[in-house]
Amino acid sequence: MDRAAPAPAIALEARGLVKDFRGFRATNDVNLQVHDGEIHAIIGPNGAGKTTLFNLLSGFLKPTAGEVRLFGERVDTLRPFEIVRRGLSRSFQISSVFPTLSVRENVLVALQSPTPLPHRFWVPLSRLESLGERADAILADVGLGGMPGRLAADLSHGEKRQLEIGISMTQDPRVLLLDEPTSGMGSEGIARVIALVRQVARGRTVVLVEHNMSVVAELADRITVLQYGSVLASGRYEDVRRDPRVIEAYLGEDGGHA
Ligand SMILES: Nc1ncnc2c1ncn2[C@@H]1O[C@H](COP(=O)(O)OP(=O)(O)OP(=O)(O)O)[C@@H](O)[C@H]1O
Repeated sequence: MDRAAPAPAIALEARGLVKDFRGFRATNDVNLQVHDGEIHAIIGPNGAGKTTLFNLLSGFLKPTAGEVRLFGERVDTLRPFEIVRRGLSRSFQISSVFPTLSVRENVLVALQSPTPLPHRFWVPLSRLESLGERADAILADVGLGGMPGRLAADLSHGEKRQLEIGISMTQDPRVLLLDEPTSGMGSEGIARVIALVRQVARGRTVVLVEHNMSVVAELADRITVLQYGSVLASGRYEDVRRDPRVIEAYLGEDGGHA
């Protein structure tokens, strides 16, 4: 098979993206190309604009200028749920899990919803059972297959993150945005999330914001480094980590274990 492609297909793209908050420029002319099928990490010091960029990419914020394209189609003019329908789903730093429902019910509720957000869930759970097979497959994928009846409130921090990723997966997204999937985890939880991200990345594109450089080193095909709202560098992880500007601005802080 001839694998030499002239140019990679672009799954998600930002063009000249700007976001101002009352005169403060949090996103400054960001150009970003996420290749179809890759794991792309967005890194940068605190306050660099990573979450703002995620919010712009997923439609939770409207840009002051510039545009966002999903598989070539402009989406910054759409509402978040419309972007979800076009194939982009995201997880949140703040939990989107219903604590009083079981693990499986959380997935069932998300499966019958047009978005992974906690809207419109007053459907009798009995009616949701038709979606049970899909729910079970998703739970198995995210490593929660052994605890479908467990109350979400009783999950560990790491298990909650697994469930959140499972909830994002209910939309079967072509592009999955994960906001700091390892935050607040110990080394065991981090190892589980790394395996999980690899699992969910099969056949789809993943963009993650991540502070832990070991996780970035393990997972990312390409990375984009933000600083003061601007792109400092972007490219293959191996190249960007050697960029002196990046080492000075960010990676150097981490003791160079990237
Ligand atoms: N709604 C808002 N109003 C005003 N300023 C904001 C708003 N949201 C973000 N900012 C500012 O924009 C800048 C970028 O914030 P953002 O949360 O995107 O950075 P970050 O890289 O995600 O940081 P962290 O790593 O700490 O999560 C910060 O200076 C922040 O204070």
